[in-house]
Amino acid sequence: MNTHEIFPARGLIVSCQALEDEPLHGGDTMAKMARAAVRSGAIGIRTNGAHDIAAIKQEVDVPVIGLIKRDIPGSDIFITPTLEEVEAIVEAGADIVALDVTGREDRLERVKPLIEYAHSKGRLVMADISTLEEGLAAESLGVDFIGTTLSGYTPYSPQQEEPDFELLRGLCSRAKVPVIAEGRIWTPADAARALETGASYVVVGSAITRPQLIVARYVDAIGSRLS
Ligand SMILES: CC(=O)N[C@H](C=O)[C@@H](O)[C@H](O)[C@H](O)COP(=O)(O)O
Repeated sequence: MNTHEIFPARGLIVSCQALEDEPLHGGDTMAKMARAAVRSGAIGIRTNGAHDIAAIKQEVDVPVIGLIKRDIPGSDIFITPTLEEVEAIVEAGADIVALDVTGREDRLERVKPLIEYAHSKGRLVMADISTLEEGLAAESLGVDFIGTTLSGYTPYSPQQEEPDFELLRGLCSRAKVPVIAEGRIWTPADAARALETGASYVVVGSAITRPQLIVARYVDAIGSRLS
C-alpha cells in the first residue's frame, strides 16, 4: 500500500483523542466521535492508544493513523517514543503509525528502526515534526507523510496561536511525500487555507473532538461582556 492508495483523495482527517485526564477518556466515546466524523465526510481518523485504535478500526472504514503518547521521565519525546509503542500500534490495527521525528534527544539518529519496523509490517509512517529541517530529514529517513503536528511544541519552533502556515508552505514546496497540516486548526477557513497552501490532508482535533477546549473558548470570548 502506498500513500496514494491509502487515501485516494485529499481531504479532512479528524483527530479523536482524549487522554486519561480528559473528560471524554475511555469507553467507546472516541469510536463514536470517529463515526460522526466519517459520516460527515472525514477521509481518515487519527487517534491515540491501542484501545481507541482498535475500537475505531471496528467502527469505521477509513484509514486510521495511530499513535501512543507515553511520558518517559527525563524525555520530551512523547508521541510514540519507542519501538514498544510502534509494536502496540501495529498490533491494534492502525494503517499508519505516527511518531515524533524531531531533532530532540538524537531522535533523528534513533528513529530509523521504528520506521523500518512499521514498514516491515506493511504500515505507512507519518512523521510529526516541528521545523522544515526536521521535515526534510524525516523524508530522507523514508517516512510516507510529513505532519506539522509539533510546530509550537518544541522550544525552537514558533510559539503561536495560529497554525504554522509558513512551515506548511516550506514543506509543500520542498518535500516529495504528502504533507499533512496539523495543529491549532480551529476554523473551516483555516482548514481550507491549509489545502490551498498545498497540504494533501488537514488534521483537525481539538476544534472538533475536545469539547472542554471548545467551551473554554466560548467562555473566554463572552467573559468581558458579562459584568
Ligand atoms: C502536540 C500534540 O501532542 N498533538 C497531539 C497529536 O496527536 C494532539 O493532542 C492534537 O490534538 C493533534 O495534533 C491535533 O491538533 P489540534 O488539536 O490542535 O487540532
